[in-house]
Amino acid sequence: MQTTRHTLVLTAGQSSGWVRDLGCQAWSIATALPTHELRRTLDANVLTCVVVDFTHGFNSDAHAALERLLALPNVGAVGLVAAGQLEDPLVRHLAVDHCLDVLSTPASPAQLTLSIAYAFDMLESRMHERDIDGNLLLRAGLKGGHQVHAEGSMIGSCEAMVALFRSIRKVARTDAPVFISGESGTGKELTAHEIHERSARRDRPFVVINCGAIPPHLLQSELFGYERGAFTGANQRKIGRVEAATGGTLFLDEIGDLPFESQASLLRFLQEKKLERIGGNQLHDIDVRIIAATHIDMPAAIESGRFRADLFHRLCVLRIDEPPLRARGTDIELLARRMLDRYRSDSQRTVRGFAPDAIAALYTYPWPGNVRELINRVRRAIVMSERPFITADDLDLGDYADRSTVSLAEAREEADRDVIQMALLRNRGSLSKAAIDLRISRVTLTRLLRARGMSAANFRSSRSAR
Ligand SMILES: Nc1ncnc2c1ncn2[C@@H]1O[C@H](COP(=O)(O)OP(=O)(O)OP(=O)(O)O)[C@@H](O)[C@H]1O
Repeated sequence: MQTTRHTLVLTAGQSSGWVRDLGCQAWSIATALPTHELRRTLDANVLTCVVVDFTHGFNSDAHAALERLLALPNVGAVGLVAAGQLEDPLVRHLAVDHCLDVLSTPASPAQLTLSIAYAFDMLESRMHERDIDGNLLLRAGLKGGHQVHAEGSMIGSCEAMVALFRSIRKVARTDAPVFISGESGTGKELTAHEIHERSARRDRPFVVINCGAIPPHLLQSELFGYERGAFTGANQRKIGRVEAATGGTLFLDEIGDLPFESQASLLRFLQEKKLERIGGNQLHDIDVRIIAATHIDMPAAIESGRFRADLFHRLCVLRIDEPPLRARGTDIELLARRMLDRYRSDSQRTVRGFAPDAIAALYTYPWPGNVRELINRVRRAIVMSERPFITADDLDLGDYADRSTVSLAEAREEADRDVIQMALLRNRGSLSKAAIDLRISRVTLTRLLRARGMSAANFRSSRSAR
């Protein structure tokens, strides 16, 4: 897909001064009327920002054409409205539901430029969204001529997620046990489900058992089932989860919390592929694929004797590590926007996007609850927000929105200070050695230190401390 930044101004009036001003910017500008032919003129492979100038009004044919045009996945729109125009339901619908940003006239060229840049950023972020098969969602939408629904599937475009998708596709082709590790809420269960869906077992059951949520004394019967009369209250035979998964996949969630006494029976089942219901005297052959997951540190659990090493080695033939959300870079924003699209209808009001302070907070917050927490915060914000754009406060992340801006000079100054400090610490305050590391002369280093009010002497104490 090309990434040409093409801007189209749709107006029923004369091309005015601001269009010429925009033409001087980096974008290519064209002016047109939103007629039926227009859709054909928009090359589906070019990301296009459409500036819709509502101020001169459009006839009803043009309104219908506009609606189709603005729904195209490669189009991001900015609306220009005059005072009172949003009271017209048709204009309000097109501007509020279909435009990424709406400006009141007169809008300055600077405001327009910002809005167009925002529309392109949104389009480009959409362009990088991938589903688990590595398909670019927007690209797929363009090719198929329809919007792709990613509901229920995994989203990610960062290097770690692309590697994860590759692993999922590979392990799905085999029948070996898979062990998924990762912090809570990173998508372990979703990953297990995706493996199942891509495996030859996809038409058979995918059965989940949360080993940490079932009381230890019930776990054995939940896993393996029981025969009638096995114990008081066992009025009829019960099939366990392992047997229920026959032919399919058994997902053992929170395997690290499996009570020690149940570990031996699970190990026996994995070795023999046979199970005996409690109170029964018959062994049944069971064909299931095992996927286990945990958020706990398994080597530590084995070291402390809480988990059997032999069971772990049986379960962990193939291993998948789920990256924490904070390590997924721009995927954080991608997921937030996706969840906003998914849950936007929870609110009566129209929520159009995230304010800059919310975006900053998304990147600063460490996300201990990972994707689950992100979904919850976005859903809450959709309901709580009183403005068209969700703020950091709506996400309850006001403390993480650094609203102060940093100039390039300040950022460079800070970076210089950090690098100099590191060099002095490493060389225990020796000016000559630090200067060699920094590949500058001793004289320059002395000058830089003086300019920053720093002293090499402050770093020498670490020499005597050793
Ligand atoms: N990459 C992703 N794309 C879209 N949704 C995701 C992604 N990863 C996780 N989710 C969603 O986040 C939520 C938590 O995911 P999931 O339950 O799979 O996490 P988990 O690691 O198994 O959590 P826990 O450790 O608490 O069991 C689910 O709603 C899931 O659909």
